[in-house]
Amino acid sequence: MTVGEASKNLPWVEKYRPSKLEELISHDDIIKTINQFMKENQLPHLLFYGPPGTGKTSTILACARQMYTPQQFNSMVLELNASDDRGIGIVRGQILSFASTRTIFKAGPKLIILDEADAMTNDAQNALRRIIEKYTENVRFCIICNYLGKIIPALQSRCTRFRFAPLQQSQIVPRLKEVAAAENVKLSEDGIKALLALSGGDMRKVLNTLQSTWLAYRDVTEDNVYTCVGHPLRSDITKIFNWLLTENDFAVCFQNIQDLKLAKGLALGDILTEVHTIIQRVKLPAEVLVSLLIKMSDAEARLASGCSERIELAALIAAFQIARDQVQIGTTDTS
Ligand SMILES: Nc1ncnc2c1ncn2[C@@H]1O[C@H](COP(=O)(O)OP(=O)(O)OP(=O)(O)O)[C@@H](O)[C@H]1O
Repeated sequence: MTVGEASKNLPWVEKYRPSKLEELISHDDIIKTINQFMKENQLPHLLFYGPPGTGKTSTILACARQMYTPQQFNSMVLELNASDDRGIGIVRGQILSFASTRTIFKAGPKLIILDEADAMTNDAQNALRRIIEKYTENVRFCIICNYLGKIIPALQSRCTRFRFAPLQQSQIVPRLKEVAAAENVKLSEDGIKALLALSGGDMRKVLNTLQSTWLAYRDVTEDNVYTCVGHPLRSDITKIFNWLLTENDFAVCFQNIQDLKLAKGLALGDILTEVHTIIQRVKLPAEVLVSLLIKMSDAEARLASGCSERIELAALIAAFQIARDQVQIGTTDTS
């Protein structure tokens, strides 16, 4: 990773964006295959899909840098992303005119990168399939999206598909430590664990959370990471869980959790996710656990569709009270 003076003030996700294929920390098979395509001058149209922050854009930009010199880059590569118009107009205008003109600077095809292509309208995608076929000699397309299902089958069949899976912890940790060392960040082991737990394999999220925590607190520890993103601390979840399991008075339990939520700015969705993780550690009869989990997932679905947090919190407490009526659960050490 080479980091120049000009990139000093960049967000770390951009400052440490891999500029060469070798710098990517994951998806070795995909990178090997694409390298082979480029070596043999046989690059097909590409379709990269998978969750955010897994290196799709970085991979194609690194390929482009490998194929073209910095002087050629602007005339040979057209990159369109979500901030550009996604309708049929851009396909008939900018894309068609870029694809249909040849450049005198370099032999070989140009490259059109359509980032976040799942935001393109169906009409635009339909218009694109003709252009892809007609100008294949002139141009290669790289279509990038999160949801493959939003790309029409006709486009899918014209491209070679690669799925970018979420990054594994063993891939993230060395890069995370490298960035932390380069930026002189004090990063504790539990801080690393918290970053990994929050990221879900999204390297962008890891680096963004690292930088925000560092800016806010300097020391990147578990508590600082969770507090920075407003995620419940382990100690908060233990408290909430114990209230749910042992507080007999519904109103007191509701008030305790509500006060903690307000004091720490916690979201009920995050509380549900964490309670869901630790509930697995409590020994409960299968039918009680199943009915509790179903009620929790119903509450989560209602929250996602915009229902009131207060009412869903009451529903969560009610679900636990019913479960406790069915069986005596008792307090648990969840640390
Ligand atoms: N495989 C990887 N190797 C190294 N860094 C990575 C990798 N994947 C992601 N990153 C880091 O995360 C940032 C975002 O990656 P990138 O833009 O390539 O993700 P993406 O898969 O295209 O995401 P989205 O679907 O949201 O556009 C990069 O700037 C880089 O710092």
